[in-house]
Amino acid sequence: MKIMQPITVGGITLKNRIMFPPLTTGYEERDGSIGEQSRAFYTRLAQGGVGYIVLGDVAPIRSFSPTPKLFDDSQIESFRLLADRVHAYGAKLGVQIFHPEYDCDAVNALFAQGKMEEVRARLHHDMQFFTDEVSEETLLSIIDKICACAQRAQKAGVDVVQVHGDRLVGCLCSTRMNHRTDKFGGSLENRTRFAIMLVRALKRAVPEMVIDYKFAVVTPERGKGGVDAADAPKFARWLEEAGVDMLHVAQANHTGNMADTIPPMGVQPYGFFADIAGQVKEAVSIPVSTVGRIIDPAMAERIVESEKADIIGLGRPLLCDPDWPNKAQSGCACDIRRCISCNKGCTDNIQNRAFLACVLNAENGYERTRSITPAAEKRNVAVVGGGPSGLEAARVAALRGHSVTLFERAPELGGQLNIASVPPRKEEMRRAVLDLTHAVCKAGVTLRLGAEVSAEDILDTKPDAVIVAVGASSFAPPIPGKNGPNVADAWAVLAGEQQVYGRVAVIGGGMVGCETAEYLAGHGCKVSIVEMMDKIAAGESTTILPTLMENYKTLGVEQYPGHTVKAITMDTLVCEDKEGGEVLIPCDYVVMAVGARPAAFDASALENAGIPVVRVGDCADKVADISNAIKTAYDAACEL
Ligand SMILES: Cc1cc2nc3c(=O)[nH]c(=O)nc-3n(C[C@H](O)[C@H](O)[C@H](O)COP(=O)(O)O)c2cc1C
Ligand code: SF4
Repeated sequence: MKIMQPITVGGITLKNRIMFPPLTTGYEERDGSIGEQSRAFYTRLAQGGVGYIVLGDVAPIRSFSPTPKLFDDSQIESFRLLADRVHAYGAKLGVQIFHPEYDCDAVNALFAQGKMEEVRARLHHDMQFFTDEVSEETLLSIIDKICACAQRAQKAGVDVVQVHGDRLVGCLCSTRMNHRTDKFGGSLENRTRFAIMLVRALKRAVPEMVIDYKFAVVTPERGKGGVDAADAPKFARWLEEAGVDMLHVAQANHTGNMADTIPPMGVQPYGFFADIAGQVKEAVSIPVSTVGRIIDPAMAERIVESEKADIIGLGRPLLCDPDWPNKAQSGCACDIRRCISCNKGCTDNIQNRAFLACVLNAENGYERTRSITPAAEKRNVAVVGGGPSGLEAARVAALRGHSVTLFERAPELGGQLNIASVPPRKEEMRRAVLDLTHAVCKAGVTLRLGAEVSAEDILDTKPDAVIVAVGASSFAPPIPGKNGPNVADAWAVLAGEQQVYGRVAVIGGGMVGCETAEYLAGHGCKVSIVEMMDKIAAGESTTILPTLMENYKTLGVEQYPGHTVKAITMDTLVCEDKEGGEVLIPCDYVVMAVGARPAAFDASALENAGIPVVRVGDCADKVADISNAIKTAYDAACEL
């Protein structure tokens, strides 16, 4: 495959064309240095065969951002340890150096004086105006700091310095963010002046290092912090002339909507930036990488084959499966656990100040403590339930060498994932079902589908241990009228077991309710959604929420947050608003989406026989999410 062939960039050779693009991970230490969690993560990536790894958002200054920092010589050693680790697997290491859009020195001075109100005000002001207000003197000092940071990276043995062409550099390049009238504003030449000055300065400061440039492009539809698509080829040529060795072509951000750069499933097509990368590539002779929703090796290969890019960036796909490159190399692409672009365990975690932990890969973020090792004693293991939790438990137990039988009462595997893949934009969830199913088959799990089993039935199979993963079932609170023929259940509606029409009131503004409302509205129903709490879709990813709300608007979904349902009649949902006023919502059907409870499985026959039984996923303590389903299953199987 072409993607597995080496490529020379500047003075170095990448062993293949797979790149881990810059991603803020949340793994670094509080002072920004690289600790064990970071090292374990990047080492695992390198073990998986990636050719080039970029450390995202490395700050050359003491900043407020929770990102890696390399502003002091004392931090060099931690980066050196990392470089040594990834080099041991033949991968090259880059640091993406960025400067935030605020005056770090001014903010730090206020912070040191304990003036927190002023710190907040300054940050708020600068995010809007720093690009326009930053003085030339400060810009020159920022170049010096970035160059000093690059020199520290070089001392640490880092191979590549990537200029972050979004953030401050991109804002200066941008027609949308830069309103200056001096030599850094106005024409394309003026707006890109700082970027070119920075590249030239880096070339002088670290002449032996390879210079990569995150080439952030603003499209008519999306992004702010970068160069306009129409100017991209010209600017790319200027960067090449200034000494840049490679370009990392990506969607510009800076709109406050992370979905621009990190689109969730169904919001942007696969490989959505490949064509723009191709246009840039035509303008230059240096290697070009691209990134964004490139899921599997066939797609990556197609992009390289068609000369739209030389190198393929895989961000979320490598979180989901760090062995992606090795599997592609060994002709086992079908074994790759493919990212579903849900953004839950990565982007949402970073937004919530947590660290990256892919919902489908229990080891991601926990590389030091989680790994699948052979079991000391091979045992017969029964797994009850073929949803994500049961599948993961069966997969891990079988990979450890146990003899595993999985029982599922439905004729197909996947459990709730099959329902979750029905609402608009969610069909990509099917990949998780397909990949888990493939994984258990490949691991040699015996499947017993299509028959409900009791503890006694399982006892007859003489198991040494049983993992119960029977999931959850939806429930309806005691609302008068809930048993009427006009009341349906959201899960049953999404599963196609119940049909509704006309005016539909959905009770419950959590994720299931919101998605069911969107699904029904898309199928021609006139939908209202009622939620007791103040916010509809409170748990939804900020990368998905704007699309959901836009669709509600287009489809005319009416929202009733802060409304408590009092009764259901044959043609009305009776609610009470916050002030105690009665609100009547006319409807032909009511769909319940108020929550789920752990499903029951009576394991007493097994327990009485002294067989260890462990419950995982939704049926354990409380109903949670897919991340919990996968992680609890993985851990239980590792403890057998
Ligand atoms: C959690 C997360 C953090 C990110 N942090 C950065 C960053 O620090 N710098 C950057 O330039 N891009 C960042 N990105 C964008 C990625 O580099 C990449 O462009 C994006 O994830 C799309 O690629 P993918 O579909 O392969 O994940 C981040 C993406 C994710 C998911
Ligand atoms: S959490 Fe979702 S989007 Fe993020 S890497 Fe995992 S599967 Fe992909």
